[in-house]
Amino acid sequence: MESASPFVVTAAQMRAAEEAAVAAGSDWAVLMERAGTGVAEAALAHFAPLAGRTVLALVGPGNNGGDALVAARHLADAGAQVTLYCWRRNRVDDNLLACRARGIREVHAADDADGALLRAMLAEATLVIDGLLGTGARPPADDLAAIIAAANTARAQRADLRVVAIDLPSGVAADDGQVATVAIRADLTVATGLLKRGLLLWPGRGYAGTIVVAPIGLGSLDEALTMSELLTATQARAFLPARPADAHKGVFGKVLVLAGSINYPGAAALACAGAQRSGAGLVTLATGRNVLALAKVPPEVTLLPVAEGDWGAIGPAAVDELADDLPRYQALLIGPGLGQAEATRQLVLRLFGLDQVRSRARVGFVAVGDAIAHVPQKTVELPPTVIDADGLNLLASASGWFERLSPERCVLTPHPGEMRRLLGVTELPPDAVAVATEAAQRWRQTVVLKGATTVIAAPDGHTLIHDGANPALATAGSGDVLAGIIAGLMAQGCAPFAAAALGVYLHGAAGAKARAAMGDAGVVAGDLLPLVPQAIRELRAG
Ligand SMILES: NC(=O)C1=CN([C@@H]2O[C@H](COP(=O)(O)OP(=O)(O)OC[C@H]3O[C@@H](n4cnc5c(N)ncnc54)[C@H](O)[C@@H]3O)[C@@H](O)[C@H]2O)[C@@H](O)CC1
Ligand SMILES: [K+]
Repeated sequence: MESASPFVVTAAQMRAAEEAAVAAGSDWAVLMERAGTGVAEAALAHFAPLAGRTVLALVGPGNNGGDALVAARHLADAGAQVTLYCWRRNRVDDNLLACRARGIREVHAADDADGALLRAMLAEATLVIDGLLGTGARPPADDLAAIIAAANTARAQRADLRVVAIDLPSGVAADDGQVATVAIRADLTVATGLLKRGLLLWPGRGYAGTIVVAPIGLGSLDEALTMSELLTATQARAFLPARPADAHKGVFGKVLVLAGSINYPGAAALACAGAQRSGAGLVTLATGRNVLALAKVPPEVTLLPVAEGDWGAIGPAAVDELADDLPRYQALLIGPGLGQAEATRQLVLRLFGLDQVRSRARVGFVAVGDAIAHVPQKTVELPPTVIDADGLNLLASASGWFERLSPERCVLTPHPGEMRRLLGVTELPPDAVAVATEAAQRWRQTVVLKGATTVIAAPDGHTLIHDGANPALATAGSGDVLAGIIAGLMAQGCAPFAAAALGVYLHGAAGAKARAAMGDAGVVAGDLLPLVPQAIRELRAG
């Protein structure tokens, strides 16, 4: 989805944007006129011809209903047979008068107690305009819930009935995308002015259908309103590292992948291949000697066998073996397939200097939850680092882990389960944007909170939201490929946030290609690898 404005706001931020526009000379009525006009234009663009067709506008009590009245008037002017179905819309304003002046039929839900009229009108409609609730919505109940359910039933029964939601599908919470009771199922959602966060978060995203933004003339926005954006091709393109024709492989950086265990040799191989396919000059895998024999790494990957602690699990002595080599790499990836053996936990803690720390909340001499506070090891200088999968799970076992990471050097790529462990909570709040933003600011690292919608959050509070739900990507190893791509981009000189955002975009683009070629089911992570260079080429070409 490319949109007029990529900014994504909460309901409160939207109100602030509107108030700022009004303070700068705009008029509420003009904003609403533009919003309703944009809805009508989008409906015509997507579902033409509407002349002579029957359009049913569901009109609620607030400004969302006001937008619907404006859209209804424009669609009537375009030749559609429009009917208004008003729910608790008792005031008569200019927009309603303008509809009446055109002879647009007006039915009030109060006169349709059993909903029979509504069902009859839905049975005849070609298009439903949902202007019941917008950013001011509380969870619909009773007669309002029944109206929404009737519209959903009609849409489910008739493939030729299309539903256009204004701003948000009614019933979807504007800030976190939750659907507490029922919500309109839309084919198209026309966000007025700016995208609302709940449109992009699940389950709300699943109700919205195609999303477009109708510009309403908000003018220049305050910085607080521009901190959260949709990740678009335009933005991803700006993060692409240069690819000079006269470059040698050293220019594109070396990645060290510290990954794999006896049960997960493939994760290490996929991560290495992801880094290669993102354009890194050289990829090296450091893993246990017994794991190396099993990991089917691409032939171009160089190998560094390191000490195992338990059999098939990398142990803490590997840190000493790697310490002298680490400065030669431009990026480190730790985590894919590491497993959670105690020896590997000690490896992770030693790598990040956490085995030298005692918890501030300790009792006695040894911190609960921390590793053994043993003899100090020499401090290891780490290159910019991606921490993924079990690297995150093991890190989470040490309290205050984030205080030992060099600020703004790392990308952490948790899925929700890993995020819960890192935060030490049993449940995450539904607003993934808030969760990722607060974590990135607190930890002072870039965070990629993965999901059907992935959030990339920077330590300075900026977030990019990737609208990339794709069931083909829900497959083992997909995250290993992503972590490899991000590390490969960091080795090529991308800053952590840029590498994370570009990596998520390219991974999503490769996934979209795999889905287009093979379908929703049966794509395996390895299928993504050859598609990553194609995604880079297409992004670069624009
Ligand atoms: N203010 C403006 O000029 C603009 C507003 N816009 C539109 O205005 C919308 C926001 O307007 P509002 O703040 O009026 O909010 P809504 O249009 O979402 O409606 C809020 C009204 O519905 C009632 N309500 C909400 N949930 C209910 C429930 N479950 N049961 C019963 N009553 C319920 C509230 O009490 C309130 O009266 C946006 O989503 C957008 O569509 C846009 O047109 C841009 C310009
Ligand atoms: K709506």
